[in-house]
Amino acid sequence: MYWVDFDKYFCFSIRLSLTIMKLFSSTQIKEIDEYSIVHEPITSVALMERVAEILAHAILDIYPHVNRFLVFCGPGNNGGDGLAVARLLALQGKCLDIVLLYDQEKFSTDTLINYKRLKKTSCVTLHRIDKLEDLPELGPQDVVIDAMFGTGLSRPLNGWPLEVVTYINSCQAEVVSIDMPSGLPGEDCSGFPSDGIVCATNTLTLQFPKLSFFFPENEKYVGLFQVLPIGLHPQALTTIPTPYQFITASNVKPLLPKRATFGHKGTFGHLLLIAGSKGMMGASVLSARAACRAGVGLVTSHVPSGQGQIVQIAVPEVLVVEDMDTVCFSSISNIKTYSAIAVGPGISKHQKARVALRQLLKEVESPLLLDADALNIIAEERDMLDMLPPNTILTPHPKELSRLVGDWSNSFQRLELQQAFALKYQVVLLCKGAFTTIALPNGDLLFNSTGNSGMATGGTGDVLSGIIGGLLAQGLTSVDAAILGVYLHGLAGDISAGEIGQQALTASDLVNNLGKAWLSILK
Ligand SMILES: NC(=O)C1=CN([C@@H]2O[C@H](COP(=O)(O)OP(=O)(O)OC[C@H]3O[C@@H](n4cnc5c(N)ncnc54)[C@H](OP(=O)(O)O)[C@@H]3O)[C@@H](O)[C@H]2O)[C@@H](O)CC1
Ligand SMILES: [K+]
Repeated sequence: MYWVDFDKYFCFSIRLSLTIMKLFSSTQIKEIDEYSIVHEPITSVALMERVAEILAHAILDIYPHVNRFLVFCGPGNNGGDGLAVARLLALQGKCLDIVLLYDQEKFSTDTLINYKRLKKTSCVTLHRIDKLEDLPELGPQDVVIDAMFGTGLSRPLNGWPLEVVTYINSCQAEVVSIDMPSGLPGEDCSGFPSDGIVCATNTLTLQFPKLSFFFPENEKYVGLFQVLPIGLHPQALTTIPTPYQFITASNVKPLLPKRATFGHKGTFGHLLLIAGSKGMMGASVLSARAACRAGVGLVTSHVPSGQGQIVQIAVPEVLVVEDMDTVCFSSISNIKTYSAIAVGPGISKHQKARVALRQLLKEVESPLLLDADALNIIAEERDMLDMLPPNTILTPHPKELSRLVGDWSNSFQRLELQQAFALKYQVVLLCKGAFTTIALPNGDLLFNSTGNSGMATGGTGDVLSGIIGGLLAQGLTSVDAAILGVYLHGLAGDISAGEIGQQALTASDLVNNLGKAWLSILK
């Protein structure tokens, strides 16, 4: 999936008041819409016109050479947007066929106004159709504009709209959905059958992404999505509460740790990294290399006896302490000297590692991050969950997460499980992947905006542990370290993909591009 940076489109006055991009439910969006109309003030039909201008501009940007558009319009304001966009595209000399799924008696007020405006426009053919045989021809060069249903969808589609969706999905033409693919709910998608949702090539969504866009199972419907700011009232956006946020550049900039001019390696924190076991020393090397590029003063790698040379040669910047055991992490020593501890990558689930982890949880006083095998161990020895210090950061991928929180049948349910776990144990719980989700101890859920599928390769998780550990060691709170760490990690991935492509991307590329990621945020 894909999204276009929000800040790029924002007019100055609105950007000032919106450092955080909140994600709202369909009901809240209606509330924000109504608030904006009253307090801007603006009439609802003028707001629709503003929206249509923004949409038409975006459509022409994506499809500058397409001559014919087929617009499918529903009865509500999503259909109204479609009618207004059709008029504006026709005024640009495009050829428009509009399919009305319903009689005008069913139209919302603003949809009816736009219907009447459209009737006076040339180069436009209106079709009121209720069977597939009557649909105008659709060639592979034409583009479908899906304006049937948006945030007002109240139930799964059936009957005539369902037939239309099936038809659109069976065609070769590209589809651009307005606000949302028709048939897709904004949040919980359970009970909405997969054949009743438009599969869009592009979704042009208004003001903020909808929660359901972040669910992997919906990628086939949403396609590439762009967020188009439409100037909804900043007051409504800041005051209406929601647990969901999208992390963008403007969120992370204020989190950057200050670097004191007179600082030295002792003042930028000391991270203890417990990673690697015999045969798994790559995890130790990668996380150590990443930590060194996260701004931390000192990194100590705890490795099995006899394995220290590997780390010392690969990462000369790192201090090494060797365990007594030759295979895995088996004991802790002097943990109070460190400003943060990250434990888990490649440590194995060996009995000795379990004992040592338990001991660590008993004694630890510094901020803590658990990853990989450390998570697998606590998922199996569940009494250790109650030993987790508040604000510990847990960084599982989906499989590791399911071992901790249980299985889910859809991504909305996964979010609920993740949120409940973070609240119960007062921890920061990630779910790594596209749009990595961060559940906070207060129940908030944040979605990351950086990263790409080139990062789905071995070792990138170890790199993330090193980055977040390094930030924790510098004194960032767990919440801030998790947000900034995930964002930087994804940004380094995007920079790497820009340089060498997604296919060739390795975990080491992320480390090598961390410097550019820092600079890009600092700009
Ligand atoms: N965000 C903003 O500020 C702005 C948003 N704008 C736009 O407004 C859109 C939201 O408009 P909206 O509220 O009118 O809802 P919309 O999606 O058009 O559908 C409602 C209609 O569909 C019907 N219906 C529902 N489910 C159905 C089903 N399964 N099968 C059949 N029918 C079904 C429902 O009927 P009912 O549920 O009452 O039976 C009602 O008639 C939004 O997505 C964006 O495009 C901009 O114009 C301005 C600024
Ligand atoms: K739509």
